[in-house]
Amino acid sequence: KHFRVAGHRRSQGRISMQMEVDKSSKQRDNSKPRQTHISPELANQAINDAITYSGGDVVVMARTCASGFCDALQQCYGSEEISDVFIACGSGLNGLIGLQVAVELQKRGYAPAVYAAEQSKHANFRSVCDEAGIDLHDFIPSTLEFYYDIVVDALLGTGFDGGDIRQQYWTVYEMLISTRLAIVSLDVPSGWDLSTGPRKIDVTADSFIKPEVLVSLEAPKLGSNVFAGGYHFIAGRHLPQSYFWKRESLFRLFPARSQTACSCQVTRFASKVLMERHMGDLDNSITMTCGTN
Ligand SMILES: NC(=O)C1=CN([C@@H]2O[C@H](COP(=O)(O)OP(=O)(O)OC[C@H]3O[C@@H](n4cnc5c(N)ncnc54)[C@H](OP(=O)(O)O)[C@@H]3O)[C@@H](O)[C@H]2O)[C@H](O)CC1
Repeated sequence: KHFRVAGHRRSQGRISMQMEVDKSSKQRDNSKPRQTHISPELANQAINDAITYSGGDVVVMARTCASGFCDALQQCYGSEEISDVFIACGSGLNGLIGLQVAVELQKRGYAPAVYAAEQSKHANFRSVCDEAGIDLHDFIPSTLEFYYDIVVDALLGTGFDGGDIRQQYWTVYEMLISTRLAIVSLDVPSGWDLSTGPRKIDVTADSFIKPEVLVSLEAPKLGSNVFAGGYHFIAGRHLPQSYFWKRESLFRLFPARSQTACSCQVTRFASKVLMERHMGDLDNSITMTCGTN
């Protein structure tokens, strides 16, 4: 089964983004080059600041990120269209957010299942899954494509060291590369370099994760510049636009009226081929806002 992103008919109204001037854009220095993606250094700083913003509680932070992630996922794959979601989680914060995504999806009427590649540094996956009534796997089911509708990639995010994938992740990583199911990646597609995207050696071997949907947290990372899937969202927005603008001249990506933790969609990075596949005759210049704020 390979599910296409839903809702393209609704999108044909060509909703244009309202580019209102807000305070942060008035303060900006127009002599600086405009960037749309943040550096690895700022990404790491943003993690700490997002945690501080959440009262130092990583679980609180993870829940906000998970909620925005689920808003984005739901925009693409409604619970009336798909049901079973396989969530591949790593041991770091990316995996913790994946676990919270499972809890949130369960509440929203989906049937999530969690795969933990190794023991989490942040949570007891067994007790969280048991309490929420979510299946927890320590193996990849051979029938994955039969039983599941989409896969969430919450394996490796900004903490990926850029080297070869370690052995305990091989099975799940191989699945993420080869599955015919659509993948929704959290923050950074696993194995992608934070600055450059998929490594050259992996591109040459056509051996890298190609998500259909990417949900960046806080702001897009430099490496996601080469994302060529259908939809790119920003979620987990603890930090205001001005935070990024002051530090790296980040060009506004958030609509002025969208200053909350819910997700907003930026389709500007979508490749024309995929856009045509999903959205018929639409051109790829459309930016559509969504979410509940
Ligand atoms: N960007 C933001 O603004 C925010 C992002 N958030 C989320 O936090 C993650 C980053 O979390 P972190 O725990 O630092 O890192 P990861 O979850 O990506 O992964 C760390 C684990 O990965 C292991 N690792 C590293 N390299 C490899 C490798 N080559 N092969 C296998 N495993 C690898 C690493 O192992 P160590 O033994 O080296 O420690 C870790 O176990 C970010 O992506 C977002 O999801 C914030 O939550 C909010 C703000």
